[in-house]
Amino acid sequence: MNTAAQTRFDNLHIDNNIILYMEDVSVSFDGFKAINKLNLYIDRGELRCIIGPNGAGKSTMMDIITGKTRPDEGTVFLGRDHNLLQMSEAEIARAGIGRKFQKPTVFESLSVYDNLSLAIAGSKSVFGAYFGKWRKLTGEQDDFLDSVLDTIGLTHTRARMAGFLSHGQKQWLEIGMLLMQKPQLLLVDEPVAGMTHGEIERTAELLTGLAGQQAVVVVEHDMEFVRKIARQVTVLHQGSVLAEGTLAQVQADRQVIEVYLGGGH
Ligand SMILES: Nc1ncnc2c1ncn2[C@@H]1O[C@H](COP(=O)(O)OP(=O)(O)OP(=O)(O)O)[C@@H](O)[C@H]1O
Repeated sequence: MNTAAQTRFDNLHIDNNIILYMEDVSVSFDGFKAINKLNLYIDRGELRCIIGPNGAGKSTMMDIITGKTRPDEGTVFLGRDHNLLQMSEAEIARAGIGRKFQKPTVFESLSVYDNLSLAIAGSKSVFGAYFGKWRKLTGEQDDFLDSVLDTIGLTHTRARMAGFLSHGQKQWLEIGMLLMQKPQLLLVDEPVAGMTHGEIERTAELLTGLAGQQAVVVVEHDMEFVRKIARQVTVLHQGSVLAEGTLAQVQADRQVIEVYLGGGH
């Protein structure tokens, strides 16, 4: 870090309880401000739902947190120590941010167990996996893998090829793969799209159960699902926070009703 940047960040007061700190973050694409002076603070272990109409900037915000998109200005920290704007995508993932995209991306021709064991930091070589040469897990890692299997409810599918899992089970497996890396912050994009009613219920239990151990940020359009899991809700609109609070509070907010909930979404 250069001296000027150091001086600037020395003045930052990030509460020890905050795991994600975003302040005055803006990014433009061809002159269009997709994110506009965004402030977002996520506490350690909290579950936060992010809602907002199409084009509000939700995906762009996730892209900034994970280092895929660099903002034009602003400050983004993981805890007090990791200045995410100075880190690569890989460094950010290693520092403890896991991102689950909408579509599951598990290795279909590998077993559930192998998918999880590959996800342990350092053993991630698909080539090695296909040729049976990946590093054997230690007893401790194996125990941890079993606890993750239990958390995601897939213990009974341990030896099954991932390609034979249901859509919901693949989504849970991918969440399990992120958990293997012991993240501090999990970003989850539209987790229940395409799920059955039963899978949606199970996903609600899974995500609410995960919060506490790590912070979980869920971007979701499905308001029924948000209602099931919501504690704190942030409404994004035109790249900024429009409202924040419990679901009841944001739903009663006049501006939210005008721009979002009243707009047929
Ligand atoms: N790489 C890019 N180049 C140009 N414009 C972009 C780019 N990425 C996003 N945008 C624009 O920025 C705005 C915010 O997009 P973003 O995808 O973040 O919204 P969103 O809230 O995730 O929407 P949705 O709910 O539809 O996924 C949109 O107007 C989008 O067209």
